[in-house]
Amino acid sequence: MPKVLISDKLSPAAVEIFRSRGIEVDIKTGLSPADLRAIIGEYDGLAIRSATKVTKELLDVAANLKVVGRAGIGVDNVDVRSATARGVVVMNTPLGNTITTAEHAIAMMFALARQLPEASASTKAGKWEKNRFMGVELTAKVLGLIGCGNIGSIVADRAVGLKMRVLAYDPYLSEKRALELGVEKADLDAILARADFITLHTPLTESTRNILSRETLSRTKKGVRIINCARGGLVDEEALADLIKSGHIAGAALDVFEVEPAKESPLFALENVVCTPHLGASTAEAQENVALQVAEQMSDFLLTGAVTNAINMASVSAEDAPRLKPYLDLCKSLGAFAGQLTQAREGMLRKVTIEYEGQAAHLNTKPLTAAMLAGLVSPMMEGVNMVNAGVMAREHGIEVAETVHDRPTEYLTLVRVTVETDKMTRSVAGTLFAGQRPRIVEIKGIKVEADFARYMLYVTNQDKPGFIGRFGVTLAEHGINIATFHLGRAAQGGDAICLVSVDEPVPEAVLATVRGLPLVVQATGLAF
Ligand SMILES: NC(=O)C1=CN([C@@H]2O[C@H](COP(=O)(O)OP(=O)(O)OC[C@H]3O[C@@H](n4cnc5c(N)ncnc54)[C@H](O)[C@@H]3O)[C@@H](O)[C@H]2O)C=CC1
Ligand SMILES: O=C(O)CCC(=O)C(=O)O
Repeated sequence: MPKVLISDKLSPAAVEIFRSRGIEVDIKTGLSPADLRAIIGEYDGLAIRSATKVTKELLDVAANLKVVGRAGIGVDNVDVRSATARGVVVMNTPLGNTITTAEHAIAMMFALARQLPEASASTKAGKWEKNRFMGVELTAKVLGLIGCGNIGSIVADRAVGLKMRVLAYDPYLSEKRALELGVEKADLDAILARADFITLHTPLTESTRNILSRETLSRTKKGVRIINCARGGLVDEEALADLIKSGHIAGAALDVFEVEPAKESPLFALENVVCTPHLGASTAEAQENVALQVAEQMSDFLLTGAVTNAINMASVSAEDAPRLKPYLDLCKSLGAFAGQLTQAREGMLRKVTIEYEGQAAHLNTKPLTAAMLAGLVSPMMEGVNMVNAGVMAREHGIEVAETVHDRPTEYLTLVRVTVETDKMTRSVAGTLFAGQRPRIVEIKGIKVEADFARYMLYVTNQDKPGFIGRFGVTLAEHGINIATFHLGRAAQGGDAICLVSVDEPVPEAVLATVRGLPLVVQATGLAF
């Protein structure tokens, strides 16, 4: 039974889902990094929000970890690169808290426009300072959106409802989508020059860090108000404070900070600044949504292999997972076959071409290719699985090509892998017998039919009388029992192949003897 640790405060809905799916779950929040490292080895899954830091050091000791599920959007607290390198899937819940976060941005805009926190504090203090708090209307004001993805577009929709004019800066926003949203597509300069309010809704990346820097902030329209409910680090907080003090910027509302928890900031002392402690996603509805979603996604993955909303792996729908399962086995085995041959003698791997024919051509081939690569490179690299195989192949300069053939084939379904090394090109193809059982049907273009077995011996020889007898006797003399025996040849008297399954690994010394037999070209021991 898979075991999951919930290490941040998640709605109890998540626990119920895990347990109802038969997954053992522990809840241990507020652990120190050292305490988390001490126990993480027990778990197959880790469910988090933003407090737990999933670092390389944690992943290094997470021997059984298969999936990290972020109940929320941003995965800045997860070292995704290290997770990928260790073959751990990282998934988030991209839609569960978007409405709530967009509403928080709108609430912050209102709070800022009408100085609600200060007015509330003053009224509660019995001051009744009616003349002190003069606000601004939102109607007809220009709202500049930086980032118009899931949250930005909800903010845009609400702002249009408030009769604001919305400019959106987002390199990936199409004219068509802008039109649908009722926003004007703009560049950053236009937003800086024209917006009365600027709200940020991008992730923190190298291209967005400090997007509102001292320089860009100083080019904003005088009296602008800034809202950040996305990520700390998008705005230069010190420059923001200086420009508010100078009167160029009228105010700011921040839910997120460069350093969190934010215990001190030059902004805290300023009147026209509204701050909340990263509350964007904190509503009962959003927390229930993300908790349910992350628990469902992690359970699906751990129990069926379905992959939803993964940051570092191709998706496999719950519907596809059972259909893909035998193909994943086939691809992994074909890859392992080709990989072992390559490792044994065929030089540096340069290119891998994977062809899908018949029924296989109509499947979601991305995970199949990932499984093929995992099988292929695992004899050469440690710790490879479907999550990291593509990255590892790329890092080792291996070109990967995928071809889907829409042509009649002899088999209902066929997958072929061709590997090119600096010395030669080799291919191996397989099908599913009865739709379930992986079966080799072709090696180097030569037809041969064999099931994969735990241990196999692959021999190429010249198709002349005498080979089979001597080969059988050699194995028998070394006490190696042949379970199945399959032969194929290109043409009478030409290149031939022999694929046998044996009950135990064939020792290197026996392989050397087989290689020394007359008519034998090469012999390789395989394990699956
Ligand atoms: N305060 C909170 O509690 C919460 C904060 N967030 C944060 O809100 C942010 C936005 O989330 P979503 O809308 O769901 O993400 P999203 O991925 O749907 O949208 C982000 C948008 O930013 C755009 N973008 C990327 N680089 C850009 C650049 N250099 N300039 C302009 N636009 C750029 C992208 O094209 C994309 O459309 C994320 O950082 C997320 O972590 C999300 C949920 C809660
Ligand atoms: O889990 C939270 O409270 C933070 C939400 C957030 O920032 C996100 O989903 O990106």
